[in-house]
Amino acid sequence: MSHGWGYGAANGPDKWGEEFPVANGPRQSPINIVPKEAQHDSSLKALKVRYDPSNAKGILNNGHSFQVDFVDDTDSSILTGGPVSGKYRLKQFHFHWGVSDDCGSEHTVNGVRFPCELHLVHWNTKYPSFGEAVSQPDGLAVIGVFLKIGAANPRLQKVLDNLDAIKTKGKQTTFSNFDPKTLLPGSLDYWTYEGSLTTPPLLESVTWIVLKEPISVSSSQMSKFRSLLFSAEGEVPCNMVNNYRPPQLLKGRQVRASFK
Ligand SMILES: O=C1NC(=O)[C@@H](c2ccccc2)S1
Ligand SMILES: [Zn+2]
Repeated sequence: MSHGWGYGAANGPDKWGEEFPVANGPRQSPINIVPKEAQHDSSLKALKVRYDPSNAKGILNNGHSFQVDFVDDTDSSILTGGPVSGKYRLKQFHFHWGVSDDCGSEHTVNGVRFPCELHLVHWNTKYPSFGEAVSQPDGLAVIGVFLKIGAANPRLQKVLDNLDAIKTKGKQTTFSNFDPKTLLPGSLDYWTYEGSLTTPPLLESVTWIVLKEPISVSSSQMSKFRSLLFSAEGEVPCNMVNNYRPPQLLKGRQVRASFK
């Protein structure tokens, strides 16, 4: 059985550097965002996202999180503007969460952790595919959205209603006609910095775009996330919780704000 990376004591974030030495590189993610130290950059453009709901194709338990995959063979679901130049195609979105409501996000703000963080993963169309882009310094752009405990989120619920069908690692089901724009907050104000994938292979290829405004999630909805399993059918069940990497050293990087 392959050792494989995960989030446990034996294979978790503190161990990833053994197989992926870039874990100690100069532009690792996530980070703690300190708003007072983030410089407003008036040259930053407004974020522009246009998603085609018909591009949604499936939902998968990948053994580390669950992801909603999108058809990415055309420019119909793209991110432009913001800190990036060119067009970045939406590949998938997924989440990271905790075992309780006091932890779970990967980025933190003034050391505050949110119970969950949504990642919308996009790749630069100057490269032929996601697989090519993922190893390039300007290959990916990930929009991070914090989830904060409050009212139940009906738009998120449309995703959570599908989790019973993908309880165990490797399970997937069709998931169509969904617009991820419905998961974004009213304001698209953001912090941005140059970083990395937050899971192995931890490649330093991500322009991070972390939205300042969280979206709401209820405690009950958080329990739905925690009903998933890291383990496959027939294996000893292991609850899918705490699938987040803690903040990494800034190492001199600048975090810019699109807002005053
Ligand atoms: O933002 C990120 N979250 C993750 O789980 C990482 C990842 C790794 C591979 C593909 C997509 C995303 S990068
Ligand atoms: Zn992620």
